[in-house]
Formats: sequence, C-alpha cells, structure tokens
Amino acid sequence: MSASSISKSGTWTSFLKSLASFNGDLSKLSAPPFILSPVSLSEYPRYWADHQEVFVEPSLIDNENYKQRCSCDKNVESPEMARMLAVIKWFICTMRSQYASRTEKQGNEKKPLNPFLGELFVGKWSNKDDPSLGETILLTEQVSHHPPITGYSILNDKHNIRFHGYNHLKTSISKTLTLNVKQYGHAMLHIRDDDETYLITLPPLHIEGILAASPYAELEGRTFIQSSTGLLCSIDYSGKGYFSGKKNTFKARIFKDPKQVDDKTKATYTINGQWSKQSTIVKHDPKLGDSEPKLFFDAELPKVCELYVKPIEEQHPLESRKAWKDVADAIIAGDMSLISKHKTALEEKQRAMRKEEESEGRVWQTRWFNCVNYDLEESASSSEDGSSMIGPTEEDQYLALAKAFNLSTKNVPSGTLAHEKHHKKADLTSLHWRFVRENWDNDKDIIA
Ligand SMILES: CCC(=O)OC[C@H](C)CC[C@H]1O[C@H]2C[C@H]3[C@@H]4CC=C5C[C@@H](O)CC[C@]5(C)[C@H]4CC[C@]3(C)[C@H]2[C@@H]1C
Repeated sequence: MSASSISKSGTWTSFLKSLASFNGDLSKLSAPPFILSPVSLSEYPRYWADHQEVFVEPSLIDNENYKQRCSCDKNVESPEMARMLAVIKWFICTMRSQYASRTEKQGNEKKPLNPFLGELFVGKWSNKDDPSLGETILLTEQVSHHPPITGYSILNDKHNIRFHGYNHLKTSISKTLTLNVKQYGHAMLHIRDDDETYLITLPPLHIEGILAASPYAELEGRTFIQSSTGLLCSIDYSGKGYFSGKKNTFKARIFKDPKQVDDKTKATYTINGQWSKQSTIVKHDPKLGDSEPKLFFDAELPKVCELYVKPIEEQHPLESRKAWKDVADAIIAGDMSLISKHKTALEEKQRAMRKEEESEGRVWQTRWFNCVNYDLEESASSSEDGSSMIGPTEEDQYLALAKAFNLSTKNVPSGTLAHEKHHKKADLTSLHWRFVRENWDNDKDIIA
C-alpha cells in the first residue's frame, strides 16, 4: 500500500484523530500495525557505532601520524585538533544512522517498541573483515520506564574506547501533527590511555510527514562536543524550508576557546553541508584568511558494519528480542489482535512485578548503570547502602567539561546552556545515568 493510499485509509485517519489527545506518553498510543516497528527503542544506541572504522579512527591518531591521518587538512596544527575533526566526522556519520537510516531503508519512520524497565540489548561488532579495529561491544539497559530512559555503553578494549550515555525523551504533538522530540541526557566518549574525553549533547528533532503517513525525522537546534583538550565544536541544524532550503542541513564550528562559541569570527574551522550526505570544511587562518571549501565527509560512503546479536534461544529473558519475540512476530504478520494480546501480556507481567516490588518495599535495581546526583559532593565509586543514588566519583570529568562551555548540568533539554531559560526553572534536579564497567565485567548471566 502506498503512503498516499494509507493516508486516506480509515485506520490512519482514526490514528490521526487519536493524536489529538496525545499526552506525550508514546506507550499509550495504539498506532496501526503498518506503522509499528518490530524493533525496540533499546536497540537504537547501535546507531552510535555501526560505522566501526569511523568510530575507531579518533583513537588511532597520535603525535606521529596526525597530519597524514587528517584527510581534510594536511596542515592541521595539532594531534588534538586532528582528533577533534575525526570525532566530528564520526558524530556526523552517526546522524545519518540515527535519524535517516530507517527512512532510507523502509521508506519512513516507524514506531519502535517501548522498552520495559530493565530491558537489555547486547550486541557486538566482531569486525572480522578488519581485525585491526578490534571487537566492539554494545550494551543498553532501560534504566527507567516512567519516564523512559535508556542507558547505553559501547566498548572497544583493543583501542581503549569507552562511549557511554543515556537518553530520555519528551515528546509532544503540534497542531499540524508534527511530533516534537526533546532529548534529555548526553554522551561521553573516552579515548586513549590518558583518557581524552568528549562531552556530547543531543539534538532536538521533529517527525514530519505523519499526516501523509510517511513520517521522517528532521533535526533542529544545536549540539556541542566539548573536548578535555579544551577544543569545542558547536553544531547548528536546520531542514528543508529553513534558510538553507535543503533537508538535514548542519553548520559546525570549532573553537579553541569555548567561551567564544557565539562569535563565529573566532572559529578555527567551519563545516557546512548535509549530515545525511556531503559536507565541506573551511579553515579560517588569521593571516591567510579563509581556505577554499574542501570535502570534509560523505556520509553515504562508510559501510555499515554487521552487528552480531545472539540467537534468541541463547538470550537472557530480559534481552529485548527474546522478551518481545511474540509481539515482534505479530507486528511482522500485521495481526492487530495478536499484537495487542502479546503486548498486553508483557505489560501485565511488568505491572505485576512493580506491584510485588512495592508490596515488599523494594525498587527495581538497575544492572549496569547508576544514577549519579551531581548536586552531591564527590563520593566513593559506590554507595554504602547499595542504592543507585550516589555523587560523582573523582575521575568523573562531566562537571569540568560542562563548565568549559557553560552547559547546564541540570535535568534540562540536552545542550541547554546555563544562561538559557530552561536552566532557570525552579526545583531542577541534576541526576545523570553513568555506566559502571565493573557491573558488566562481573555479570555472569549475560554475554555479548
Ligand atoms: C506520536 C505519533 C506517533 O507515534 O507517530 C508514529 C510515527 C510513525 C513516527 C513517530 C516515531 O518516529 C520514530 C523516530 C524515533 C527517534 C529516531 C532516532 C533517535 C535517536 C536515538 O539516539 C534516540 C532515540 C531517537 C530520538 C528516536 C526516538 C523515538 C522516535 C522519535 C520514534 C517516534 C515514536
């Protein structure tokens, strides 16, 4: 059925009517089968690293090879700048995976399964066709169901790459049936033995085309990449119909002094283009002026690496594809009554578990992630009573990196700066989820 015929069908028009009472809770929406994805949102962090070569590259740049490895500027001034450029290339590369790959593959966005509390997703890129990359492991955990929060960790021990983050979504529907998505949370990329760290914020997005039954994502707003080397990259997004006219447009600027982030004349490089296609880079030299634009990245070139996920029979009951199998099969079969039967069964099991915990005065214990309260003083790496609420550990670089560019460390939309209105709201908490590597290392029940 084409999108245009779907958009005129009875099921879609009644779905659109149901959107009028959408209250932001995606789990309450019963969308028609053809718009449901058999994939859980807990699998989406895979998009941070499904181009393994690009993901590993920043870790391969050192004091000897930085000029020759920096394909967009052979005269790059330092290894730190070369690594920042490689991190930006990786970040832009993930944008296409995160926000355009499903539409490219299946024609439009679909509604992913809503992860249950404690849902796990484990995968690995073995990189057999390029062993020099080493093996990368993907771990995700639904650390909260209300509100929905997914923790994720991507580890490549061969190159000492640790990428951890969490994602919390707040959604709303506009009068024109555009789904507005604010992302809360952030990610931290740690590379090299001296633990060079990059704090990465997440862009707001909106889903257009719902009226026409062919929804697709477009980014907006601004994200930041703050390096522990002092370098800062700020990226602005816009789409079709904005000043640029092209979909998936971005403009990135690199600053040596994060405090100058709003003075574009102080940028060392400006990168322009589409995060789903090509982008070019200009170097601003105080003496030589601006360089000619040069190709920075072509997002359609790097190949997607196969993620290995254990067969369902080898999975733990909390692992996503095992837990959702009956629902996923019913969605693939397009059988609405079977979908709601199996979905209801899973939801009732969850409700029963929450009731039992409540009657026993217990709360669900998260497995690989801790919730850190950044309003608390520095504390040891684990709390005495085993609760998951602790203060930051001394090696935690989050506060220092946030301070460098005045990022709010409160629970506000990702990328909010401390002088912006969201940060001024009263009673804001500063709770952020952190991966605990030893919990994964000591986990005897789950293997990658
Ligand atoms: C409320 C209206 C509704 O359900 O409409 C259903 C429509 C088919 C489309 C809505 C769904 O579109 C999906 C796109 C999903 C985002 C895609 C990429 C990412 C990046 C990743 O790093 C974090 C998750 C995120 C933000 C996904 C969140 C969920 C989105 C918006 C799905 C929508 C429910």
